[in-house]
Amino acid sequence: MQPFHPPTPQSHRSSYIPSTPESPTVEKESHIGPTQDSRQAREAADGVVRDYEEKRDRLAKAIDSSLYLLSDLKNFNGEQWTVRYPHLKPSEPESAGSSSRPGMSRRTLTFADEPSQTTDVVLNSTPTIRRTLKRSLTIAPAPPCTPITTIQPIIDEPKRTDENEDDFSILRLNLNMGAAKHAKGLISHLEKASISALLDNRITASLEHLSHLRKRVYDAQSRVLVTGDLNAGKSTLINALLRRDEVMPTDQQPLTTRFVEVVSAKENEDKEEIHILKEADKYNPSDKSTYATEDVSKLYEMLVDAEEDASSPSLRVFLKEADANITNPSILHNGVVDISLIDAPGLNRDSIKTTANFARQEEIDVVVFVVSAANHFTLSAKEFIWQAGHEKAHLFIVVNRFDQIKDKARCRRLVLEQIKQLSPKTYEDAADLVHFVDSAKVALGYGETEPEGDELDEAFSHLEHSLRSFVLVNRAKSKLGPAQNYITHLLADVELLAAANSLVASKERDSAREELARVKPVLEKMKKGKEGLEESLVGEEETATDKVSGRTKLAMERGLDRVGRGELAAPAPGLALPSYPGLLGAWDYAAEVKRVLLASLDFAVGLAEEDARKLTTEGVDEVIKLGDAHLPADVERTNRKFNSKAMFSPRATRRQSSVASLGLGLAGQSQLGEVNVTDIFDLQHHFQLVRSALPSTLSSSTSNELVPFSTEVGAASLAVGAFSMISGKTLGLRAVVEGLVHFSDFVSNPATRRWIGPVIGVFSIGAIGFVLYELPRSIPKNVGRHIQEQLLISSGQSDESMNVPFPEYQSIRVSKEVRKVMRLAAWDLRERFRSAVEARSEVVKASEEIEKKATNALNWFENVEKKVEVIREEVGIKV
Ligand SMILES: Nc1nc2c(ncn2[C@@H]2O[C@H](COP(=O)(O)OP(=O)(O)OP(=O)(O)O)[C@@H](O)[C@H]2O)c(=O)[nH]1
Repeated sequence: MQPFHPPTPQSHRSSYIPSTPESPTVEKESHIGPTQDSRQAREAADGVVRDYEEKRDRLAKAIDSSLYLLSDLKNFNGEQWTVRYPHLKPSEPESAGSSSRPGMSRRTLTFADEPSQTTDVVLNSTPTIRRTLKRSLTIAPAPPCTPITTIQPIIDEPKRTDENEDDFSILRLNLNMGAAKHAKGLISHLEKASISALLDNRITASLEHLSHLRKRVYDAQSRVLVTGDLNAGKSTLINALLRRDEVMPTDQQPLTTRFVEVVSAKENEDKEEIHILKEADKYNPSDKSTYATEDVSKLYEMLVDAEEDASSPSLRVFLKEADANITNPSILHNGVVDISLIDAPGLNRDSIKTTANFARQEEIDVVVFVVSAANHFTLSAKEFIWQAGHEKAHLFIVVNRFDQIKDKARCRRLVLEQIKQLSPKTYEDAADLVHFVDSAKVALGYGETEPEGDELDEAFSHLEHSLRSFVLVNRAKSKLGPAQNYITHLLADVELLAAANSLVASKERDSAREELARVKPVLEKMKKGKEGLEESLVGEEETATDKVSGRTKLAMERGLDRVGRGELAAPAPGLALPSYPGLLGAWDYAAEVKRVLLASLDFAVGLAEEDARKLTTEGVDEVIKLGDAHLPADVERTNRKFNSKAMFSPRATRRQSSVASLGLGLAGQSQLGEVNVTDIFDLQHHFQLVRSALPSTLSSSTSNELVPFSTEVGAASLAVGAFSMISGKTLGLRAVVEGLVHFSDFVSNPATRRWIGPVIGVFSIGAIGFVLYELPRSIPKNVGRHIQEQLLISSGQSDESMNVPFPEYQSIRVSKEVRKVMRLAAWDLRERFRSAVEARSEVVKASEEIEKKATNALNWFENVEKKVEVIREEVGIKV
């Protein structure tokens, strides 16, 4: 038989075995006496325990810090920030933007809730001097790449070969649809909040796991899972380790169908017994209700009859070991740590996953993989090692039935080559972790006689020492390693989350700031200008209205004056006074004159309206200019097109109150259109004219001293007055009385009586002739004067506004219409201004909130990175 030669240099062996004190080796044992060996072993154990306890306490502290950190993250997520879940995928083509620096590669960053939005980043994966992996995530600008933000999660543990370095491990969310692994396959309709809630659940699970890990690091028990191909000799190996023959049933055909945990009988009051667990999770050795007991001799039947199932040991077998001595201390119980061996069912296609999951449990400190030297690694074996390798970087491999191999060197070489591929870490420490043995002989040998010291016996002895070392001397690694591994992965995940969310936060903060810089000054300006705008709008309205009011009134008064003089109120095209048709047509002439004069007044009103339209248009333009001056450029200007033609339209009129109503034109008003006798012969007017022309003494005196001129005038007055009396059915009583008084005064004078007769006759004929001669000129004046008189006391409307003077009425009506238009224009601008202020206020408020939230998040995530660094220092123990 070939002696065992480690395939790797001695220096590699120190990777998991502490340098001082050195672990016991086969060679040393032959030179060291039992006492010395015992002392050294004890010292070594004490040193390991002290070292372990120190590391355990530091790790527990790191776990506590991680618990706080994760709780903070949980609270922060949702309450203050919806944590986004990033995904990194290789850029296409990956080499396109890659930096020349080694380890840097271009990636596309997406978020699960927004898979279509991508950001180019640079992932820097650089190994550190502590053999850990630094990952840097930076935004990738156009080449050349310039790092902006850096995160450096450090992974102590090797990663699964199928693990993408961009992926999360602990906080990974299962968002994949079907077989799709990348953003394409993400459920695109998942909202930010839903993903954040999923993340929250994941964090909760991780918190629970951390609490569990904390308990675990203080747990004094170590569990060793013995697994391997069907019939590889797992049970035989356990028997050999216990130095018991057939205590664990073995057979040429596959036998073990359930997980059996072998524990030292010392933990069961030195009593050999089987505990049949009712529920593995609730098993408590001190609570008999959680298990049933059975005699150890029944183990064979229990294994044979068992249904293949079990994701955890359903049987706990307490066994005594063969007597241990100083050179071969008990594998199960040696005073430093309690070890249990778990015999697993042989691997096949169905059991691989179960066993791999089992092996991945953090309670499993060591996985011993048993392989048959004749079969090497089967497909099942390879797959298992592949899967279990992520959590347990180092496997303890036992190549059994080595005794049955002829060309041992070739077998060893081939097996080690396979191990090199399957588990490089194990290969590095192959001298201590890969053992070529004959378990059956050892088991049998211990069952019967003392073992003979040939190479295979030595090899088994070396296996025992190595396994003990692997469990005891490197207990920190096997015990604390999973926790450390978990925390380092967790920290890397948290850091990746923080870095990606920092990018989001800084992007959101920057765009919020940009938005604020854009909108806030505009808003401030608008707020400052609000009062000015208000004043200007009121001013414009008042100016336009006052101007129109004044001008309309003036135009109407002038028009009325002209009408009062028998002229057209305003020169209107196609409108002219008719020609006098003669005395017989005087009446119709008066009617036509009246119609034309009224129509000219209507035309003057139209002109005033036109003027108002012009002024209103100017006013509206001013309002538009005010809008341009006060509204931000991006606010839509008024879409109301001011149509001045619509002013004073019947449609608009219908909506107005009756006072402001235009109603019928003056020409259409029947009461104004009627012709009176006075329109033709207004003797009263002439009489009054004459009277007003007479000296007051004559007109009102009772004196008899009359000068000729005065007498003549008085006679004329008398004649006119008499004529008025005769002809005027419309003469007033006062005029009649006055005429009579004057006449009696006059004729009572004896001097007068002499010439009165002829004079009266002459005057009467002259007056009549004059009046008739003057009719073509006097009728328009009479008619106009009557219109003027009437419209100076009435609006010409037959409604409640009838007592308002016409100029006043028109001024009110027209200016009211102008005010209405100006108000509408001002209202439109005010509304636009108000909604623009409101919209900008909302934008400012929202942007300020985003900025605050994002800044807060940015600080928080920066702080997370610092905390992670601190915990990493705590957890970064070299074990
Ligand atoms: N010659 C020789 N035979 C061995 C060795 N190891 C195991 N055997 C034999 O191989 C057979 C199967 O061994 P087991 O220990 O039952 O194998 P196992 O892996 O536990 O089987 P299952 O749990 O049923 O998969 C037994 O008959 C053992 O005696 C060895 O190292 N050398």
